[in-house]
Amino acid sequence: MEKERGILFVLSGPSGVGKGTVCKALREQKLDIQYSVSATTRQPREGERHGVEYFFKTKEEFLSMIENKELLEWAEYVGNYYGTPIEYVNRTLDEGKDVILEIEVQGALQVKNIFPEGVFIFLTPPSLDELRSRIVGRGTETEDLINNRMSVAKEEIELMKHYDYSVVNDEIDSACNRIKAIITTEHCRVDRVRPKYQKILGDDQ
Ligand SMILES: Nc1nc2c(ncn2[C@@H]2O[C@H](COP(=O)(O)OP(=O)(O)O)[C@@H](O)[C@H]2O)c(=O)[nH]1
Ligand SMILES: Nc1ncnc2c1ncn2[C@@H]1O[C@H](COP(=O)(O)OP(=O)(O)O)[C@@H](O)[C@H]1O
Repeated sequence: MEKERGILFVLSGPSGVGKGTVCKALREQKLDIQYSVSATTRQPREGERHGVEYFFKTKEEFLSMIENKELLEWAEYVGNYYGTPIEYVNRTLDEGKDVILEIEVQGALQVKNIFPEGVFIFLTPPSLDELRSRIVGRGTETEDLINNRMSVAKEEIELMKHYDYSVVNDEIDSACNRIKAIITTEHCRVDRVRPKYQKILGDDQ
């Protein structure tokens, strides 16, 4: 059987819901999936390394990536730019490997226009109070930024309707298990599997 293109999974949801934490936990489970590293103009946090958590760029460098069409999508989020380098995503999918993007909601909707066949997963907080306490608990934001992120979060939750799946991040292991179940389910869908068999059986089947 010929190698099929990989599946693009997009994990999105409001800031502080636990996208980074859940993605890291999935990574530790060594699943057969590749993680895209985004470009950003935000300052590195303590312990973050260039090329691992993000490609850290100046505003000028980021704008020239946009200009040169090097980004699949990009968004300005709470004062900084974030974007997905397109070359890595296309090359990896072409190699037949699945890719997961962990991005905010505006970017996810742009990806949906370009890759409607992608799988869009919305991570939700158990409640808005819990979301706020996770952002506060992380200790990376000032009070003003926390309020800003909370108001953005409410608008973002409205956009859940554009997604294929909703996963509540009540507990990290349970959220990971739900995401793994989605990945398995998507690989079993007849519309994804059938073209492989069609090639063997011929067009008249
Ligand atoms: N659109 C878009 N959003 C991204 C990208 N990379 C990261 N983000 C999102 O940008 C937001 C801010 O990320 P970050 O500054 O690392 O903060 P944190 O995720 O809240 O810890 C989060 O919602 C990320 O998921 C990207 O390439 N494109
Ligand atoms: N299931 C969970 N239960 C409790 N705390 C969580 C859970 N998932 C994430 N957190 C905590 O919430 C905070 C925000 O998580 P993070 O992964 O940075 O969110 P995001 O990437 O969506 O902005 C972190 O302090 C993280 O440890």
